[in-house]
Amino acid sequence: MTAEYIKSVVKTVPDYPKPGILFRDVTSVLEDHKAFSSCISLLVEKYQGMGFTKIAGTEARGFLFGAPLAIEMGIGFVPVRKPNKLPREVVSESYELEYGMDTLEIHKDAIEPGDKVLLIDDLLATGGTIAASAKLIRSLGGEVNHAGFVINLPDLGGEKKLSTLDIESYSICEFEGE
Ligand SMILES: O=P(O)(O)OC[C@H]1O[C@H](OP(=O)(O)OP(=O)(O)O)[C@H](O)[C@@H]1O
Ligand SMILES: Nc1ncnc2[nH]cnc12
Repeated sequence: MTAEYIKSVVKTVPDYPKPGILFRDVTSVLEDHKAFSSCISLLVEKYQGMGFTKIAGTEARGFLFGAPLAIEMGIGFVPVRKPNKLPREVVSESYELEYGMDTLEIHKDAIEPGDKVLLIDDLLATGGTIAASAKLIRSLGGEVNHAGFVINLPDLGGEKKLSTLDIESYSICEFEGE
């Protein structure tokens, strides 16, 4: 019921940001306290007790779910940001999106070798964002084997791409064949 309710709250915007894209707008979930807090509770239920030492969330929408989850789970939050936003020394990785190319960066000293990092984002599409984030964290010696999302778009193949990288995905809801 909760996951169904969360899915019912997501608004769909056709042809944004480009013609042909069906944009699943998670801001409608943030606007609804019951839906937003249920997302965090479901993610806590899924991931509590698995030994994670940090949560990493990807700019921008990954911050909105990753940061409150980190507080609930009692661990630190590491932002993975778009280029030239982080002030300390960074590592960078470019990647492809459903609707373009982008680059992500993480502070070099934000991950310690042996950190067990949970990746969080609002939505899984092609998996490019999470694959790039995982590559950055792994290059710093962190372990990444799990990624959690509010929404999965299975037609775009993200879950399969991530499983080839040894990353298990969990999503609260899916939009398939729509
Ligand atoms: O699985 P993928 O194909 O990589 O796509 C998913 C990513 O795309 C969206 O972010 P976007 O890059 O649009 O940035 P934003 O959160 O700053 O709007 C979304 O929030 C995910 O991070
Ligand atoms: N269809 C989509 N809706 C919302 N965010 C996205 N990120 C990548 N594809 C998306």
